[in-house]
Amino acid sequence: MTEPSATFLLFGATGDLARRMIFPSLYNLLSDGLLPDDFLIVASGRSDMDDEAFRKEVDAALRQFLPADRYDGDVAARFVALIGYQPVDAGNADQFAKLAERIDGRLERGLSVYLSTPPSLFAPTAQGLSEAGLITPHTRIAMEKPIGKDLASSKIVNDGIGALFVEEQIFRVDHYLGKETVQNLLALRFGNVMFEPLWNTTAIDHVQITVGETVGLEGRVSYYDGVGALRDMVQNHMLQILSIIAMEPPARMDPTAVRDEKVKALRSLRPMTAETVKHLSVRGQYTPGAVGGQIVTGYADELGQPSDTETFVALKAYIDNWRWQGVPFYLRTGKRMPARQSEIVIQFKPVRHSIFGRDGQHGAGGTGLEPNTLVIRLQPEEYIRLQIMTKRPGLERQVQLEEVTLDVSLTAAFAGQRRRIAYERLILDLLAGDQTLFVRRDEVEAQWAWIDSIIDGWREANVKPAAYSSGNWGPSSAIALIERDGASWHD
Ligand SMILES: NC(=O)C1=CN([C@@H]2O[C@H](COP(=O)(O)OP(=O)(O)OC[C@H]3O[C@@H](n4cnc5c(N)ncnc54)[C@H](OP(=O)(O)O)[C@@H]3O)[C@@H](O)[C@H]2O)C=CC1
Ligand SMILES: O=C1O[C@H](COP(=O)(O)O)[C@@H](O)[C@H](O)[C@H]1O
Repeated sequence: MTEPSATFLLFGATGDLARRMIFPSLYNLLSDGLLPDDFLIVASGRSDMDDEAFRKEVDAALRQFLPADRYDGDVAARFVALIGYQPVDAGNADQFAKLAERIDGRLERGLSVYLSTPPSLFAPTAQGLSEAGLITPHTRIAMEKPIGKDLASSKIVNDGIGALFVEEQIFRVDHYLGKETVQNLLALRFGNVMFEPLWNTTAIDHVQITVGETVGLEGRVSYYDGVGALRDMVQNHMLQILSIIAMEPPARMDPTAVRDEKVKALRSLRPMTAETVKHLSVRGQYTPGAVGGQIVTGYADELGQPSDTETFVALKAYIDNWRWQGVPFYLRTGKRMPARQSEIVIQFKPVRHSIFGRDGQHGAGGTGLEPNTLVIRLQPEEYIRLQIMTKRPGLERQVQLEEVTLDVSLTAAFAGQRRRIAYERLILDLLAGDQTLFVRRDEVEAQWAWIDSIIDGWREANVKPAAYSSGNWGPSSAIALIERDGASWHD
Protein backbone atom coordinates (compact mmCIF):
# COMPACT_ATOMS: atom_id res chain seq x y z
CA MET A 1 0.00 0.00 0.00
CA THR A 2 1.53 3.33 -1.00
CA GLU A 3 -1.16 5.74 0.21
CA PRO A 4 -0.67 7.08 3.78
CA SER A 5 -2.91 5.58 6.47
CA ALA A 6 -6.31 7.25 6.57
CA THR A 7 -6.87 6.46 10.26
CA PHE A 8 -4.67 7.12 13.29
CA LEU A 9 -5.58 5.22 16.44
CA LEU A 10 -3.88 6.57 19.56
CA PHE A 11 -3.76 4.61 22.82
CA GLY A 12 -2.72 6.66 25.85
CA ALA A 13 -4.50 9.71 24.39
CA THR A 14 -5.23 11.11 27.86
CA GLY A 15 -1.56 10.88 28.89
CA ASP A 16 1.24 13.39 29.23
CA LEU A 17 3.05 12.52 26.00
CA ALA A 18 -0.11 12.72 23.92
CA ARG A 19 -0.99 16.15 25.30
CA ARG A 20 2.51 17.64 25.09
CA MET A 21 3.78 16.13 21.85
CA ILE A 22 1.46 13.92 19.82
CA PHE A 23 -1.60 16.18 19.49
CA PRO A 24 0.47 19.34 18.88
CA SER A 25 2.39 17.42 16.17
CA LEU A 26 -0.80 16.20 14.48
CA TYR A 27 -2.17 19.74 14.66
CA ASN A 28 0.94 21.08 12.92
CA LEU A 29 0.67 18.44 10.20
CA LEU A 30 -2.97 19.35 9.60
CA SER A 31 -2.18 23.04 9.59
CA ASP A 32 0.47 22.44 6.87
CA GLY A 33 -1.89 20.31 4.79
CA LEU A 34 0.19 17.17 5.35
CA LEU A 35 -2.55 14.86 6.60
CA PRO A 36 -4.50 12.77 4.09
CA ASP A 37 -8.01 13.81 3.06
CA ASP A 38 -10.77 12.31 5.18
CA PHE A 39 -8.28 11.67 8.00
CA LEU A 40 -9.72 10.24 11.22
CA ILE A 41 -8.08 10.27 14.64
CA VAL A 42 -9.49 7.77 17.10
CA ALA A 43 -8.21 8.63 20.58
CA SER A 44 -8.35 6.16 23.40
CA GLY A 45 -7.60 6.18 27.12
CA ARG A 46 -8.98 4.41 30.15
CA SER A 47 -10.96 7.42 31.36
CA ASP A 48 -14.59 7.56 30.40
CA MET A 49 -15.69 10.63 28.42
CA ASP A 50 -17.47 11.51 25.20
CA ASP A 51 -16.11 13.05 22.00
CA GLU A 52 -16.99 16.60 22.99
CA ALA A 53 -15.35 16.43 26.42
CA PHE A 54 -12.19 14.96 24.92
CA ARG A 55 -12.04 17.51 22.10
CA LYS A 56 -12.12 20.25 24.74
CA GLU A 57 -9.18 18.57 26.48
CA VAL A 58 -7.22 18.43 23.24
CA ASP A 59 -7.97 22.09 22.54
CA ALA A 60 -6.71 22.98 26.03
CA ALA A 61 -3.54 20.94 25.42
CA LEU A 62 -2.92 22.73 22.10
CA ARG A 63 -3.29 26.11 23.78
CA GLN A 64 -0.90 25.03 26.52
CA PHE A 65 1.79 23.29 24.51
CA LEU A 66 1.88 24.97 21.09
CA PRO A 67 3.92 28.17 20.85
CA ALA A 68 1.46 31.08 21.16
CA ASP A 69 1.98 32.12 17.53
CA ARG A 70 1.18 28.62 16.26
CA TYR A 71 -2.24 28.25 17.88
CA ASP A 72 -4.98 29.27 15.46
CA GLY A 73 -8.58 28.90 16.64
CA ASP A 74 -9.91 27.99 13.16
CA VAL A 75 -7.27 25.33 12.56
CA ALA A 76 -7.81 24.00 16.09
CA ALA A 77 -11.56 23.71 15.43
CA ARG A 78 -10.88 21.81 12.18
CA PHE A 79 -8.37 19.65 14.02
CA VAL A 80 -10.50 18.58 16.98
CA ALA A 81 -13.38 17.81 14.58
CA LEU A 82 -11.19 14.96 13.21
CA ILE A 83 -11.01 13.31 16.65
CA GLY A 84 -13.33 10.73 18.14
CA TYR A 85 -12.77 9.40 21.67
CA GLN A 86 -13.33 5.80 22.71
CA PRO A 87 -12.57 4.60 26.25
CA VAL A 88 -10.70 1.28 26.27
CA ASP A 89 -9.11 -0.59 29.12
CA ALA A 90 -6.40 -2.77 27.57
CA GLY A 91 -7.87 -5.86 29.23
CA ASN A 92 -11.49 -5.30 28.15
CA ALA A 93 -12.49 -7.13 24.93
CA ASP A 94 -15.96 -5.49 24.73
CA GLN A 95 -14.37 -2.07 24.60
CA PHE A 96 -12.13 -3.14 21.70
CA ALA A 97 -15.27 -4.20 19.81
CA LYS A 98 -16.67 -0.66 20.27
CA LEU A 99 -13.38 0.74 19.07
CA ALA A 100 -13.62 -1.39 15.91
CA GLU A 101 -17.08 0.10 15.20
CA ARG A 102 -15.47 3.54 15.07
CA ILE A 103 -13.08 2.37 12.35
CA ASP A 104 -15.57 0.25 10.45
CA GLY A 105 -15.13 0.42 6.67
CA ARG A 106 -11.80 2.27 6.86
CA LEU A 107 -9.28 -0.56 7.36
CA GLU A 108 -8.55 -0.96 3.65
CA ARG A 109 -7.29 2.62 3.54
CA GLY A 110 -4.74 1.92 6.24
CA LEU A 111 -4.69 2.09 10.03
CA SER A 112 -1.71 3.44 12.00
CA VAL A 113 -1.94 2.49 15.67
CA TYR A 114 0.23 4.41 18.17
CA LEU A 115 0.84 2.94 21.64
CA SER A 116 1.64 5.77 24.05
CA THR A 117 0.90 3.67 27.12
CA PRO A 118 3.03 1.79 29.65
CA PRO A 119 4.91 -1.02 27.83
CA SER A 120 3.22 -3.70 29.94
CA LEU A 121 0.08 -2.88 27.91
CA PHE A 122 1.64 -3.26 24.45
CA ALA A 123 1.04 -7.00 24.02
CA PRO A 124 -2.48 -7.01 25.59
CA THR A 125 -3.44 -4.05 23.38
CA ALA A 126 -2.18 -5.84 20.27
CA GLN A 127 -4.19 -8.89 21.34
CA GLY A 128 -7.31 -6.74 21.77
CA LEU A 129 -6.79 -5.23 18.31
CA SER A 130 -6.44 -8.69 16.83
CA GLU A 131 -9.59 -10.03 18.46
CA ALA A 132 -11.51 -6.99 17.26
CA GLY A 133 -10.37 -7.67 13.67
CA LEU A 134 -8.31 -4.48 13.47
CA ILE A 135 -5.10 -6.12 12.30
CA THR A 136 -4.86 -6.46 8.52
CA PRO A 137 -1.88 -6.15 6.16
CA HIS A 138 -2.80 -2.43 6.07
CA THR A 139 -2.33 -1.97 9.83
CA ARG A 140 0.88 -0.55 11.33
CA ILE A 141 1.76 -0.34 14.99
CA ALA A 142 4.05 2.22 16.64
CA MET A 143 5.36 1.74 20.18
CA GLU A 144 6.87 4.27 22.55
CA LYS A 145 10.00 3.46 24.51
CA PRO A 146 10.86 1.75 26.79
CA ILE A 147 10.56 -1.66 25.14
CA GLY A 148 11.06 -3.68 28.31
CA LYS A 149 13.47 -3.07 31.17
CA ASP A 150 16.15 -5.55 30.09
CA LEU A 151 16.90 -7.90 27.21
CA ALA A 152 14.65 -10.70 28.50
CA SER A 153 11.59 -8.48 29.04
CA SER A 154 12.13 -6.65 25.73
CA LYS A 155 12.06 -10.03 23.98
CA ILE A 156 8.73 -10.80 25.63
CA VAL A 157 7.27 -7.48 24.40
CA ASN A 158 8.73 -8.00 20.92
CA ASP A 159 7.48 -11.59 20.79
CA GLY A 160 3.99 -10.49 21.88
CA ILE A 161 3.81 -7.86 19.14
CA GLY A 162 5.69 -10.05 16.65
CA ALA A 163 3.09 -12.82 17.03
CA LEU A 164 0.49 -10.50 15.49
CA PHE A 165 2.47 -8.18 13.20
CA VAL A 166 5.39 -8.73 10.85
CA GLU A 167 8.47 -6.56 11.43
CA GLU A 168 7.60 -4.34 8.41
CA GLN A 169 4.43 -3.31 10.29
CA ILE A 170 6.21 -2.50 13.57
CA PHE A 171 7.49 1.03 14.24
CA ARG A 172 9.52 1.37 17.46
CA VAL A 173 9.70 5.03 18.36
CA ASP A 174 12.85 6.77 19.57
CA HIS A 175 11.92 10.42 19.38
CA TYR A 176 15.58 11.48 19.09
CA LEU A 177 15.55 10.02 15.56
CA GLY A 178 12.81 12.53 14.71
CA LYS A 179 15.00 15.47 15.72
CA GLU A 180 16.39 17.42 12.75
CA THR A 181 19.81 17.63 14.36
CA VAL A 182 20.08 13.87 14.79
CA GLN A 183 19.09 13.31 11.14
CA ASN A 184 21.63 15.97 10.30
CA LEU A 185 24.39 13.67 11.59
CA LEU A 186 23.74 11.49 8.55
CA ALA A 187 23.93 14.54 6.28
CA LEU A 188 27.16 15.70 7.92
CA ARG A 189 28.88 12.34 7.67
CA PHE A 190 27.63 11.13 4.31
CA GLY A 191 26.83 14.35 2.46
CA ASN A 192 30.33 15.81 2.74
CA VAL A 193 33.58 14.48 1.38
CA MET A 194 35.93 15.81 4.06
CA PHE A 195 34.79 14.01 7.22
CA GLU A 196 34.54 10.36 6.19
CA PRO A 197 38.26 9.76 5.45
CA LEU A 198 39.08 11.04 8.95
CA TRP A 199 36.18 9.34 10.74
CA ASN A 200 38.13 6.52 12.37
CA THR A 201 40.84 5.58 14.83
CA THR A 202 43.60 7.08 12.65
CA ALA A 203 42.41 10.65 13.13
CA ILE A 204 39.97 10.59 16.07
CA ASP A 205 41.23 10.56 19.64
CA HIS A 206 37.86 10.17 21.33
CA VAL A 207 34.15 10.97 21.04
CA GLN A 208 31.93 12.58 23.70
CA ILE A 209 28.14 12.41 23.73
CA THR A 210 26.39 14.53 26.36
CA VAL A 211 22.66 14.85 26.96
CA GLY A 212 22.14 17.19 29.91
CA GLU A 213 18.75 18.09 31.33
CA THR A 214 17.94 20.71 33.97
CA VAL A 215 14.63 19.09 34.90
CA GLY A 216 14.16 16.59 37.71
CA LEU A 217 11.46 13.95 37.95
CA GLU A 218 8.68 16.17 36.52
CA GLY A 219 5.95 14.13 38.20
CA ARG A 220 7.13 10.85 36.58
CA VAL A 221 8.12 9.34 39.93
CA SER A 222 6.35 6.02 39.49
CA TYR A 223 7.92 5.48 36.06
CA TYR A 224 11.45 6.71 36.79
CA ASP A 225 12.36 5.17 40.13
CA GLY A 226 13.90 1.76 39.56
CA VAL A 227 14.50 2.67 35.90
CA GLY A 228 17.17 5.37 36.14
CA ALA A 229 19.24 7.32 33.65
CA LEU A 230 20.97 4.30 32.08
CA ARG A 231 17.72 2.67 30.99
CA ASP A 232 15.77 5.92 30.45
CA MET A 233 18.28 7.74 28.23
CA VAL A 234 21.35 5.67 27.37
CA GLN A 235 19.61 2.45 26.31
CA ASN A 236 17.68 4.28 23.61
CA HIS A 237 18.45 7.89 22.67
CA MET A 238 22.17 7.92 23.40
CA LEU A 239 22.89 4.54 21.83
CA GLN A 240 20.95 5.59 18.74
CA ILE A 241 23.12 8.70 18.48
CA LEU A 242 26.23 6.59 19.06
CA SER A 243 25.17 4.13 16.36
CA ILE A 244 24.77 6.94 13.81
CA ILE A 245 28.19 8.36 14.70
CA ALA A 246 29.86 4.94 14.61
CA MET A 247 28.17 3.07 11.77
CA GLU A 248 29.71 2.26 8.40
CA PRO A 249 28.29 4.19 5.43
CA PRO A 250 25.01 2.56 4.38
CA ALA A 251 24.64 1.88 0.65
CA ARG A 252 21.52 4.02 0.47
CA MET A 253 19.10 5.89 2.70
CA ASP A 254 16.58 3.12 3.16
CA PRO A 255 15.34 1.34 6.28
CA THR A 256 17.23 -1.91 5.74
CA ALA A 257 20.55 -0.39 4.66
CA VAL A 258 20.63 2.19 7.47
CA ARG A 259 19.48 -0.14 10.22
CA ASP A 260 21.81 -2.97 9.10
CA GLU A 261 24.78 -0.66 9.64
CA LYS A 262 23.52 0.74 12.95
CA VAL A 263 22.97 -2.71 14.42
CA LYS A 264 26.49 -3.81 13.46
CA ALA A 265 27.92 -0.87 15.43
CA LEU A 266 25.67 -1.61 18.42
CA ARG A 267 26.68 -5.27 18.42
CA SER A 268 30.34 -4.22 18.47
CA LEU A 269 30.00 -2.40 21.81
CA ARG A 270 32.37 -4.06 24.26
CA PRO A 271 30.29 -5.55 27.12
CA MET A 272 31.20 -4.39 30.62
CA THR A 273 31.86 -6.68 33.58
CA ALA A 274 31.82 -6.40 37.39
CA GLU A 275 35.51 -5.58 37.13
CA THR A 276 35.36 -3.00 34.29
CA VAL A 277 32.26 -1.07 35.48
CA LYS A 278 34.35 0.19 38.38
CA HIS A 279 36.55 2.28 36.09
CA LEU A 280 34.37 2.60 32.97
CA SER A 281 31.16 3.88 34.58
CA VAL A 282 29.89 6.41 37.12
CA ARG A 283 26.42 6.50 38.66
CA GLY A 284 25.10 9.60 40.37
CA GLN A 285 21.98 10.87 42.11
CA TYR A 286 21.13 14.55 42.57
CA THR A 287 20.86 16.14 45.99
CA PRO A 288 19.47 19.64 46.76
CA GLY A 289 21.18 22.49 44.95
CA ALA A 290 20.58 25.35 42.53
CA VAL A 291 19.79 25.04 38.82
CA GLY A 292 19.56 28.22 36.77
CA GLY A 293 19.42 30.28 39.96
CA GLN A 294 16.54 28.25 41.41
CA ILE A 295 16.87 26.19 44.57
CA VAL A 296 15.69 22.64 43.95
CA THR A 297 15.19 19.59 46.15
CA GLY A 298 17.08 16.33 45.91
CA TYR A 299 15.87 13.15 44.22
CA ALA A 300 15.20 11.33 47.50
CA ASP A 301 13.11 14.30 48.74
CA GLU A 302 11.07 14.34 45.52
CA LEU A 303 10.59 10.61 45.85
CA GLY A 304 9.81 10.76 49.57
CA GLN A 305 12.29 8.01 50.42
CA PRO A 306 15.90 6.98 49.83
CA SER A 307 16.57 5.19 46.55
CA ASP A 308 19.42 3.51 44.67
CA THR A 309 18.21 4.79 41.27
CA GLU A 310 20.77 6.82 39.31
CA THR A 311 19.75 10.17 37.85
CA PHE A 312 23.15 10.58 36.19
CA VAL A 313 25.40 8.18 34.38
CA ALA A 314 28.77 8.58 32.69
CA LEU A 315 30.36 5.77 30.68
CA LYS A 316 33.52 5.07 28.77
CA ALA A 317 32.56 2.72 25.96
CA TYR A 318 34.59 0.92 23.32
CA ILE A 319 33.41 -0.26 19.93
CA ASP A 320 35.39 -3.33 19.03
CA ASN A 321 35.68 -3.09 15.27
CA TRP A 322 38.28 -2.07 12.73
CA ARG A 323 37.19 1.57 12.46
CA TRP A 324 37.02 2.37 16.17
CA GLN A 325 39.81 0.27 17.68
CA GLY A 326 41.13 2.07 20.76
CA VAL A 327 38.82 5.11 20.47
CA PRO A 328 36.88 5.73 23.69
CA PHE A 329 33.30 6.97 23.43
CA TYR A 330 32.48 8.94 26.58
CA LEU A 331 28.75 9.19 27.25
CA ARG A 332 27.06 11.16 29.99
CA THR A 333 23.50 12.12 30.76
CA GLY A 334 21.74 13.39 33.82
CA LYS A 335 18.90 15.30 35.35
CA ARG A 336 19.41 18.57 37.28
CA MET A 337 22.51 19.44 35.27
CA PRO A 338 23.62 23.09 34.99
CA ALA A 339 22.20 23.38 31.45
CA ARG A 340 19.89 21.68 29.00
CA GLN A 341 22.58 20.84 26.55
CA SER A 342 22.96 17.94 24.16
CA GLU A 343 26.03 17.70 22.02
CA ILE A 344 28.51 15.44 20.33
CA VAL A 345 32.19 16.24 20.42
CA ILE A 346 34.61 14.63 18.01
CA GLN A 347 38.08 15.19 19.38
CA PHE A 348 40.68 14.72 16.68
CA LYS A 349 44.26 13.63 17.34
CA PRO A 350 47.15 16.11 17.26
CA VAL A 351 48.94 16.66 13.95
CA ARG A 352 51.58 13.93 13.52
CA HIS A 353 54.52 16.28 13.50
CA SER A 354 54.58 19.92 14.45
CA ILE A 355 56.62 22.17 12.20
CA PHE A 356 56.00 25.09 14.52
CA GLY A 357 57.70 24.18 17.79
CA ARG A 358 61.36 25.10 18.25
CA ASP A 359 62.42 21.45 18.50
CA GLY A 360 59.86 20.20 15.99
CA GLN A 361 57.81 18.39 18.64
CA HIS A 362 54.03 18.74 18.82
CA GLY A 363 53.07 21.49 21.23
CA ALA A 364 56.70 22.38 21.85
CA GLY A 365 57.89 25.94 21.98
CA GLY A 366 54.60 27.37 23.24
CA THR A 367 53.13 27.94 19.76
CA GLY A 368 49.59 27.18 20.92
CA LEU A 369 49.09 24.22 18.58
CA GLU A 370 45.97 22.26 19.64
CA PRO A 371 44.20 19.28 18.07
CA ASN A 372 41.01 20.00 16.08
CA THR A 373 37.60 19.61 17.73
CA LEU A 374 34.26 19.18 15.99
CA VAL A 375 31.28 20.12 18.15
CA ILE A 376 27.79 19.20 17.00
CA ARG A 377 25.23 20.86 19.26
CA LEU A 378 21.91 19.05 19.06
CA GLN A 379 19.87 21.18 21.46
CA PRO A 380 18.80 23.70 22.55
CA GLU A 381 20.84 25.55 19.89
CA GLU A 382 21.65 23.76 16.65
CA TYR A 383 25.13 24.28 15.33
CA ILE A 384 28.25 22.62 14.03
CA ARG A 385 31.58 24.15 15.09
CA LEU A 386 35.01 23.11 13.99
CA GLN A 387 37.95 24.42 15.95
CA ILE A 388 40.90 24.88 13.61
CA MET A 389 44.36 26.36 14.03
CA THR A 390 45.31 29.64 12.40
CA LYS A 391 48.27 31.97 12.62
CA ARG A 392 47.79 34.81 15.03
CA PRO A 393 48.56 38.05 13.12
CA GLY A 394 51.80 39.60 14.30
CA LEU A 395 55.53 39.95 13.69
CA GLU A 396 56.83 37.45 16.26
CA ARG A 397 59.75 35.43 14.89
CA GLN A 398 58.12 32.19 15.95
CA VAL A 399 54.70 31.57 14.40
CA GLN A 400 52.00 31.83 17.07
CA LEU A 401 48.94 29.68 16.50
CA GLU A 402 45.47 30.30 17.75
CA GLU A 403 42.23 28.31 17.63
CA VAL A 404 39.41 29.88 15.65
CA THR A 405 35.98 28.45 15.15
CA LEU A 406 34.36 27.63 11.83
CA ASP A 407 30.82 28.13 12.98
CA VAL A 408 27.75 26.89 11.12
CA SER A 409 24.65 27.92 12.97
CA LEU A 410 21.83 25.83 11.59
CA THR A 411 19.36 28.08 13.35
CA ALA A 412 20.72 31.08 11.43
CA ALA A 413 21.29 29.25 8.12
CA PHE A 414 17.68 28.08 8.10
CA ALA A 415 16.19 31.05 9.89
CA GLY A 416 13.06 31.02 7.72
CA GLN A 417 12.31 27.37 8.49
CA ARG A 418 10.07 26.48 11.40
CA ARG A 419 11.65 24.06 13.87
CA ARG A 420 9.53 20.93 13.93
CA ILE A 421 8.53 18.78 16.87
CA ALA A 422 10.40 15.46 16.48
CA TYR A 423 7.07 13.62 16.54
CA GLU A 424 5.87 15.43 13.40
CA ARG A 425 8.52 13.67 11.29
CA LEU A 426 7.87 10.33 12.98
CA ILE A 427 4.08 10.44 12.67
CA LEU A 428 4.37 11.43 9.02
CA ASP A 429 6.75 8.51 8.38
CA LEU A 430 4.50 6.12 10.28
CA LEU A 431 1.50 7.15 8.18
CA ALA A 432 3.61 6.73 5.03
CA GLY A 433 5.10 3.40 6.17
CA ASP A 434 8.76 4.53 6.10
CA GLN A 435 10.72 2.71 8.83
CA THR A 436 14.12 4.40 8.33
CA LEU A 437 13.80 6.52 11.49
CA PHE A 438 12.33 3.75 13.63
CA VAL A 439 14.24 1.18 15.62
CA ARG A 440 14.35 -2.41 14.42
CA ARG A 441 13.99 -5.32 16.84
CA ASP A 442 17.63 -6.39 16.53
CA GLU A 443 18.77 -2.84 17.37
CA VAL A 444 16.68 -2.70 20.55
CA GLU A 445 17.99 -6.09 21.59
CA ALA A 446 21.64 -5.19 20.89
CA GLN A 447 21.11 -2.03 22.95
CA TRP A 448 19.65 -4.01 25.85
CA ALA A 449 22.40 -6.66 25.71
CA TRP A 450 25.04 -3.96 26.31
CA ILE A 451 22.97 -2.15 28.97
CA ASP A 452 22.38 -5.46 30.78
CA SER A 453 26.13 -6.01 30.97
CA ILE A 454 26.46 -2.70 32.83
CA ILE A 455 23.52 -3.33 35.14
CA ASP A 456 24.79 -6.82 35.95
CA GLY A 457 28.24 -5.37 36.58
CA TRP A 458 26.83 -2.73 38.92
CA ARG A 459 24.89 -5.36 40.83
CA GLU A 460 27.80 -7.77 41.16
CA ALA A 461 30.28 -5.04 42.11
CA ASN A 462 27.68 -3.31 44.33
CA VAL A 463 28.10 0.06 42.56
CA LYS A 464 25.71 2.62 44.07
CA PRO A 465 25.00 6.16 42.84
CA ALA A 466 27.32 8.84 44.23
CA ALA A 467 25.69 12.10 45.35
CA TYR A 468 25.99 15.26 43.24
CA SER A 469 24.53 18.65 44.06
CA SER A 470 21.86 19.73 41.59
CA GLY A 471 23.34 22.21 39.14
CA ASN A 472 26.58 20.24 38.65
CA TRP A 473 27.71 17.94 35.84
CA GLY A 474 27.37 14.84 38.02
CA PRO A 475 29.68 13.54 40.77
CA SER A 476 33.39 14.40 40.71
CA SER A 477 34.15 10.82 39.68
CA ALA A 478 32.55 11.62 36.30
CA ILE A 479 35.20 14.27 35.75
CA ALA A 480 37.90 11.83 36.81
CA LEU A 481 36.53 9.21 34.37
CA ILE A 482 37.72 11.27 31.39
CA GLU A 483 40.56 13.24 32.99
CA ARG A 484 42.38 10.00 33.84
CA ASP A 485 42.83 9.69 30.07
CA GLY A 486 44.25 13.20 29.72
CA ALA A 487 41.03 14.62 28.21
CA SER A 488 38.20 16.69 29.67
CA TRP A 489 34.48 17.12 29.13
CA HIS A 490 33.64 19.86 26.67
CA ASP A 491 31.49 22.03 28.97
N1 LIG B 1 5.97 11.62 28.86
C1 LIG B 1 7.12 11.62 28.20
O1 LIG B 1 7.83 12.64 28.09
C2 LIG B 1 7.61 10.38 27.54
C3 LIG B 1 6.89 9.21 27.61
N2 LIG B 1 7.35 8.09 26.96
C4 LIG B 1 6.59 6.85 27.01
O2 LIG B 1 5.30 7.04 26.47
C5 LIG B 1 4.34 6.25 27.13
C6 LIG B 1 3.27 7.15 27.72
O3 LIG B 1 3.86 8.05 28.61
P1 LIG B 1 3.02 9.18 29.35
O4 LIG B 1 2.07 9.82 28.43
O5 LIG B 1 4.01 10.01 30.05
O6 LIG B 1 2.20 8.32 30.43
P2 LIG B 1 0.93 8.77 31.28
O7 LIG B 1 0.99 8.00 32.55
O8 LIG B 1 0.80 10.24 31.34
O9 LIG B 1 -0.29 8.22 30.40
C7 LIG B 1 -0.55 6.83 30.30
C8 LIG B 1 -1.71 6.63 29.34
O10 LIG B 1 -1.98 5.23 29.32
C9 LIG B 1 -3.38 5.03 29.59
N3 LIG B 1 -3.55 3.78 30.32
C10 LIG B 1 -3.03 3.44 31.52
N4 LIG B 1 -3.47 2.21 31.88
C11 LIG B 1 -4.28 1.78 30.89
C12 LIG B 1 -5.02 0.60 30.67
N5 LIG B 1 -5.05 -0.42 31.56
N6 LIG B 1 -5.72 0.48 29.52
C13 LIG B 1 -5.73 1.48 28.61
N7 LIG B 1 -5.05 2.62 28.75
C14 LIG B 1 -4.33 2.78 29.89
C15 LIG B 1 -3.76 6.20 30.44
O11 LIG B 1 -5.19 6.38 30.38
P3 LIG B 1 -5.98 7.17 31.57
O12 LIG B 1 -5.20 8.42 31.81
O13 LIG B 1 -7.29 7.46 30.95
O14 LIG B 1 -5.97 6.25 32.73
C16 LIG B 1 -2.98 7.33 29.75
O15 LIG B 1 -3.68 7.75 28.61
C17 LIG B 1 5.12 5.46 28.19
O16 LIG B 1 5.51 4.24 27.64
C18 LIG B 1 6.34 6.33 28.42
O17 LIG B 1 7.42 5.60 28.90
C19 LIG B 1 8.47 8.13 26.20
C20 LIG B 1 9.21 9.27 26.07
C21 LIG B 1 8.90 10.47 26.78
O1 LIG C 1 12.66 9.79 26.60
C1 LIG C 1 12.92 10.66 27.40
O2 LIG C 1 13.40 11.83 26.92
C2 LIG C 1 13.31 13.02 27.70
C3 LIG C 1 14.28 14.01 27.08
O3 LIG C 1 13.85 14.31 25.77
P1 LIG C 1 14.22 15.71 25.09
O4 LIG C 1 13.64 15.61 23.73
O5 LIG C 1 13.59 16.77 25.94
O6 LIG C 1 15.70 15.81 25.10
C4 LIG C 1 13.65 12.76 29.15
O7 LIG C 1 13.37 13.93 29.92
C5 LIG C 1 12.82 11.62 29.69
O8 LIG C 1 13.21 11.32 31.03
C6 LIG C 1 13.00 10.39 28.84
O9 LIG C 1 12.05 9.40 29.23
